[in-house]
Amino acid sequence: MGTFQIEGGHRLSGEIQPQGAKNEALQILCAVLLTDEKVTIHNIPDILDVNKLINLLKNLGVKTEKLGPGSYSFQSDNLDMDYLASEQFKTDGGGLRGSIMIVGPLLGRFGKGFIPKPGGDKIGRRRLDTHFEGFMKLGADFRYSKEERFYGVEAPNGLKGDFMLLEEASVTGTANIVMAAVFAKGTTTIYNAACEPYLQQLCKMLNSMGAKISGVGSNLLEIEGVEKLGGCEHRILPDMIEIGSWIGLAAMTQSEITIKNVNWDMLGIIPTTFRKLGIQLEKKGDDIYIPAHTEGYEVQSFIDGSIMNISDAPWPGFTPDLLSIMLVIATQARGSVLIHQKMFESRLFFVDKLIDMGAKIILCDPHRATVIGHDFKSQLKATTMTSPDIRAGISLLIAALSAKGTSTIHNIEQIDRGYENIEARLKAIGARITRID
Ligand SMILES: CC(=O)N[C@H]1[C@@H](OP(=O)(O)OP(=O)(O)OC[C@H]2O[C@@H](n3ccc(=O)[nH]c3=O)[C@H](O)[C@@H]2O)O[C@H](CO)[C@@H](O)[C@@H]1O
Ligand SMILES: C=C(OP(=O)(O)O)C(=O)O
Repeated sequence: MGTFQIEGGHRLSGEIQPQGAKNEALQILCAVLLTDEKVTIHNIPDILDVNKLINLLKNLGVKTEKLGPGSYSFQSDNLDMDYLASEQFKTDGGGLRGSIMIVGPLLGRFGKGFIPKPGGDKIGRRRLDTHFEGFMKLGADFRYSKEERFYGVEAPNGLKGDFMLLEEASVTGTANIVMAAVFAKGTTTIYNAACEPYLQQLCKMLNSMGAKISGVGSNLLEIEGVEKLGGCEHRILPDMIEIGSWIGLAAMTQSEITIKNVNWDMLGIIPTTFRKLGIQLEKKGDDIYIPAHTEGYEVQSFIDGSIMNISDAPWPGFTPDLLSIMLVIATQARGSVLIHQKMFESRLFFVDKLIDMGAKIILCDPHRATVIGHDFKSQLKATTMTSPDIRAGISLLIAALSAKGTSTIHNIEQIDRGYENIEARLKAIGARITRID
């Protein structure tokens, strides 16, 4: 179990370049299974989850070549389907959440797809019903082994397009169904589709390979089936969750930071939501400039004067992956805010650690926490903690960098799942952080 030691309380300054988006990369990497031609992908983040998925693809027989930092080519022209029945696949597939998205492409192209219960954060129930109900709507037979926790779908005679109304706008579920439907006969219509930038990028890539997907960016996707897809070249967007993490870091440490090349137009409601907490951010070209908040930041109130409430919603609502960061920033705001995590039921328990550090937080129930900000009149105090999930991990790291004294964070593999070379990048802007293995 890896550990960070962090000497907090120092201002940071400088520029930070966001990595490629983790959750887009996981979709895009699975899409390389849809063609026997070469697919080249740029801006792939060098993070644990992505490297695990690349390793799984290699074990499945995908020819993989590293072309340079963040750039790879993949060719799925001679897959080893026996690997899907192996013990190794159970370990590889269970190691991350994103592996679930190999099922759609395999089902679409080869008529069968399997996956052990995927890994990912333990942040509450993470059902896969949307994925498999979608595949069944396309004509696939579904089986699930409870003992082995192993999912399988088969459609020996191919898939057939249909209309489906998803029970929930699942991100990975939509990606999976789209990747299966590109080869279904006729037209597939997906209503209540997720429409995150990750999905938009995936559909853009698939269309460049010869797919016929319309409605991209909306919750109504129409996919006209095709016989074959070809190769393509694709560039992954900057990671909007990482960008949000750096905004939070700048605010909490009262530091002047510029986040470079953020692709502002794809950030949706994220900048507006930070502004609700009084965080100033300026668009400078395609960079985000955050001035040092030496006078602190004040939580805005609603028009009727009621207490500010920040909650998550499917895109274009506010992403649940930034709520833990919002919560940490709120601990030093001027004013109070209610953080409401609607999607996941176990993502707020990390507030215990912040309370230990001196934050004023009332955990109302597993989904809601009220935060009463200190307005920098009282600094958080250093402590020893364990990172329970990726976003709680980065939030605790931000808290530690703002706190007085030296903190220790264990289980930093959670952070490494999604943040590339984090200690070097933080050191470059003045952070005092050391990795102890
Ligand atoms: C690898 C990957 O891409 N992971 C992301 C993906 O996970 P993932 O695709 O697994 O998440 P889903 O979109 O399926 O669902 C997330 C949670 O929200 C609930 N839900 C979802 C949609 C909805 O309309 N109503 C609802 O209640 C689900 O029951 C579930 O508990 O999307 C999540 C939601 O943005 C993010 O937190 C994860 O970082
Ligand atoms: C919850 C997340 O990841 P995963 O879905 O991979 O667990 C996340 O990226 O915040």
